[in-house]
Amino acid sequence: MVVQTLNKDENKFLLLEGVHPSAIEILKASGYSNIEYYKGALDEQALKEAIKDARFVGVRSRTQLTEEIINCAPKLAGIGCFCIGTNQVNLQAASRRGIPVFNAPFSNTRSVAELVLAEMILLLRRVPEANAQAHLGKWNKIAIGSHEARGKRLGIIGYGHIGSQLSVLAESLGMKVFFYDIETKLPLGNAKQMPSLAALLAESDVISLHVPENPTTIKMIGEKEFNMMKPRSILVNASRGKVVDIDALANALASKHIGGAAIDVFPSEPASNSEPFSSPLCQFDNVIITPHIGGSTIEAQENIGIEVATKLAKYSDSGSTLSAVNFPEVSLPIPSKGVSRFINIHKNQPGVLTAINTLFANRGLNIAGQYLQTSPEVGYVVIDIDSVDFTRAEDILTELKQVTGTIKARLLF
Ligand SMILES: NC(=O)c1ccc[n+]([C@@H]2O[C@H](COP(=O)([O-])OP(=O)(O)OC[C@H]3O[C@@H](n4cnc5c(N)ncnc54)[C@H](O)[C@@H]3O)[C@@H](O)[C@H]2O)c1
Ligand SMILES: O=C(O)[C@H](O)COP(=O)(O)O
Repeated sequence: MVVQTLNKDENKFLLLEGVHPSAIEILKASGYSNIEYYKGALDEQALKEAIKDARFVGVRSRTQLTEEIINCAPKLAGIGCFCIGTNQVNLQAASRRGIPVFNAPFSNTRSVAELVLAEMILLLRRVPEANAQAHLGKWNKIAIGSHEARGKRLGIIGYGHIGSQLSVLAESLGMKVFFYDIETKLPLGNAKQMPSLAALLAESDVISLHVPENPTTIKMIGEKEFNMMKPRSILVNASRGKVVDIDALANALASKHIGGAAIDVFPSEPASNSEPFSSPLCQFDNVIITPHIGGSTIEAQENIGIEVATKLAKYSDSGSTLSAVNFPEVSLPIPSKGVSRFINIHKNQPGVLTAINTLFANRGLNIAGQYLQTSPEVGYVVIDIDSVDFTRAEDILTELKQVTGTIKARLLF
């Protein structure tokens, strides 16, 4: 249903990094046609220029939405990460500016789990080396160092949406699954939660990382951790590049302590497909290197486009912040008719709600519905009043913006 909010054409959607066209379809079906679309990421200067009049921006994992960039966008009302990770966005800076950030927490998880499973089997069979040699005309038919997955011990670090799916898939191959997570998690199948990272590293033949990037995970696998792993063990990282110390991995591969690796993510990744890529890992035939394509399948990208565009359109239309990662969550229906809806985003400090309610009371306006949620720093309130004409609503909005503590206020319909 196309919602009749005000001035939809004023809402510019800036979509970067080739987000799936399903996102454009959803936005257009919701009545938003002011869409600026780029197949790649923009460099800093171009991004600052493009974002300055954007109401919404959609990115994937490459575009860094730093505080400086966010502050170049005075009209910015919402950010969509068309992926799982949100570490590329300064979430605190966005909250301070009253900007909710949405992502797609599930849509590409199966794609990552499948890729990781395939890579583990290929590495256990030493296929990357045999493949590299065959491409050079060398026929090396041997069984040395080649193993079945059945019966091997898989250690999963981070037992969330991806880690737990991998656990089920690996058990179906006959692998024994162990996992380490900072939270206590329900083990699926016969998987076993380990009490520490060290215990997991010492137990596993194959280790796969599925943690987010945060201060506790940066360089969580370095020289010390490689030394705790079994000789000839295999490491897979399709989480975030900064989680593994790449130089330490290169040393562990050079000394043959680590038997192989599959790495999809790097501490520093090219900003576009036209930029060159280099890594100390390129010298090893027993390393599968992929260009951050864990979630890059047609199925995942199409679903992500639909999911995140729907969240942005819903926020713009109704004020719903359900599943925002940095913001108080408010989910509310669009009333059939007869109301005008305002939103007010404010610093979470005493007196703001009283001031807002006084504003409406002083004008003799009946509040038909009010929805408030707060986080430690931000308060978010959606106010429905008995319908008023546009000029009056604009006057109210002007006053609402002047309430002490207000970060942002909008009239939705
Ligand atoms: N390569 C790709 O294309 C690709 C695609 C999707 C996701 N990812 C990355 O994979 C990550 C994991 O995705 P997910 O959907 O499984 O996330 P998730 O949030 O469902 O799971 C992450 C798990 O890691 C755990 N964790 C957090 N810090 C930890 C720590 N220090 N030690 C141990 N466990 C810790 C959490 O408790 C949680 O269970 C994402 O954050 C994203 O960065 C990469
Ligand atoms: O966080 C994610 O979902 C993955 O890293 C995928 O990112 P991408 O959309 O840039 O491929």
